[in-house]
Amino acid sequence: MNTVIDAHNVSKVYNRETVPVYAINNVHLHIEKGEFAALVGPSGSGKTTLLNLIGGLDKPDTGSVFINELDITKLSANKLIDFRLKNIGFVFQSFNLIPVLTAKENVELIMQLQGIEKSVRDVRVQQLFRQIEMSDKMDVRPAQLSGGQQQRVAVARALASRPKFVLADEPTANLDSKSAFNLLDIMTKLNKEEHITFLFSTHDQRVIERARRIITLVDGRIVSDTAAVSTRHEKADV
Ligand SMILES: Nc1ncnc2c1ncn2[C@@H]1O[C@H](COP(=O)(O)OP(=O)(O)OP(=O)(O)O)[C@@H](O)[C@H]1O
Repeated sequence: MNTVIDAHNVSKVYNRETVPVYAINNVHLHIEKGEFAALVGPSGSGKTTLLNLIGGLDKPDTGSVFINELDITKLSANKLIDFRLKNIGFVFQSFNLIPVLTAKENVELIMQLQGIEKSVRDVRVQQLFRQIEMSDKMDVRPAQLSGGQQQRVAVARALASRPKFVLADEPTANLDSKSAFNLLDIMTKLNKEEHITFLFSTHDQRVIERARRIITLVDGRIVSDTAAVSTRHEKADV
């Protein structure tokens, strides 16, 4: 087993001084390399909070988050920024591309920040755009792309730094069915062929059907954690 994420006894309480909200309540979660796991649950159940804690965007009040055995809750703010940049890919509901940069520049930026040299960046960017099937759109700005295309660029950006895993918060929430399926096809392919580990939150039944593992949160607690039987995956495995 190769544990990538180990959230250990993690809790997050908001409004501790007034009316406390236990957004995450004593959660234990292990994610192994190569998983394609969905975090589901009603609105307000804590999905975004848990992803933010695992991604080091927020700190838990109690508990630890180990990424490849390193407890990221113990890192200083600067070290955490550097760690995130090198190890975790993020995909958000609202794409979050930088509007003045082209699609290629958006994907390349993270590699520039990492000091990766241009020739290496160029090869990686070409490869990523082939994988998201958008080699013809590299020089286009986000405003000229559809929502689905923007989200595919966001996936390429998340993968640019070869992260240990990708966290995606409601990645299909703003997409029509066709774009959502297309995005899922690409994510599934990246998972199967490149062994990219994905943990994504969703309300979207289309996404849940593609997951291999479904983790259900209710009121900040994991109430079920099951291996899914996905026909699409079975077919893709043949
Ligand atoms: N910054 C905050 N301050 C106070 N309470 C918060 C804050 N962020 C989240 N909460 C509360 O924590 C709980 C969990 O919220 P969270 O956004 O993680 O849920 P979610 O499952 O992602 O919801 P949704 O599916 O609607 O996005 C909710 O009760 C929410 O109101």
